[in-house]
Amino acid sequence: MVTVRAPATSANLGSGFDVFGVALDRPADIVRVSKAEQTTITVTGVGSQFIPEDPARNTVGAVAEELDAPAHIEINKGVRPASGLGSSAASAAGAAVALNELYDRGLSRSELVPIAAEGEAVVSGAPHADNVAPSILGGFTIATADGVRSIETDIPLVACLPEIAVSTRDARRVVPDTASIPDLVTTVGNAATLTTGMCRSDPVLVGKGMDDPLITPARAELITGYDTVRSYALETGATGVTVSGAGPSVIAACHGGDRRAIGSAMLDGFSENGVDARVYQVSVGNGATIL
Ligand SMILES: Nc1ncnc2c1ncn2[C@@H]1O[C@H](COP(=O)(O)OP(=O)(O)OP(=O)(O)O)[C@@H](O)[C@H]1O
Ligand SMILES: N[C@@H](CCO)C(=O)O
Repeated sequence: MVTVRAPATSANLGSGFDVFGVALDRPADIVRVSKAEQTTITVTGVGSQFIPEDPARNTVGAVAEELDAPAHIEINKGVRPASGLGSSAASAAGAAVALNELYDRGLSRSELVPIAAEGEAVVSGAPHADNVAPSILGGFTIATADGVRSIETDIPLVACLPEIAVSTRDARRVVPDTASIPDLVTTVGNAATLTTGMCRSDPVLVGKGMDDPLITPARAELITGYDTVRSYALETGATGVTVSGAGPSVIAACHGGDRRAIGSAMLDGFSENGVDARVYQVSVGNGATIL
């Protein structure tokens, strides 16, 4: 039996759609695997009633298939599904690391990323790696077609999760089909600024680099209260605010001492729009850990 803790993540960070991600130090899924003739899945924890146990419809089923590693897989959800905090990816990442160990497959962490990404295809229709990469490797990650780079960094963050659900599948439908050259120029500049900020552990550069004229505006419309939450967080000292992953969570970068006030301001912003929410004051964390 192998047990793995796989962390929540925040993908995109505004300017890095389908490319950037960060591991959060909490919450996390716990994935426990034991060898079996056929893959079976049980799910407990936050939002487990919304998660299928059929291996063909759960991200971990696809991972077991990819690794040719049938197992009984117990998932204890700490990351709420349809949260924008990489819930489906945390399970997939945990299963990839756990099954690699259980079956002694000998794959490196980087080699496990595309395998876990196949799990994501089960729920969103496309095998994007921007959540599974940080959940497996930790830190800030850049996932592109030719591989993954990860950078250790120290950026204080606040993630605010409202009591509304936005599925990645739905949020991908509102992504525009085309982009103008001026918007592309802005996005490339912001992505480079954000990456520099991550390399220097500089929350001001990271926050500036979160702006995105292309995709976030369309997705923000799916999140009741987004504009209020964003402006309250910025007024309270956030260096940048954007949609976390496909939403509905909203993520803010900041200086360490401002996390509590920003979290409280974000809760107020949702509350004024009639939406309950919870807040996570977090840091960029490590990747999946074998317990
Ligand atoms: N092991 C799993 N954990 C969580 N959700 C799962 C799992 N397997 C399948 N799902 C399904 O995936 C959907 C949630 O994934 P989705 O990508 O929409 O949200 P998320 O992972 O929280 O968000 P994001 O990727 O934007 O951070 C739900 O419909 C859920 O039933
Ligand atoms: N990059 C993905 C992350 C969510 O799974 C998206 O924004 O659709």
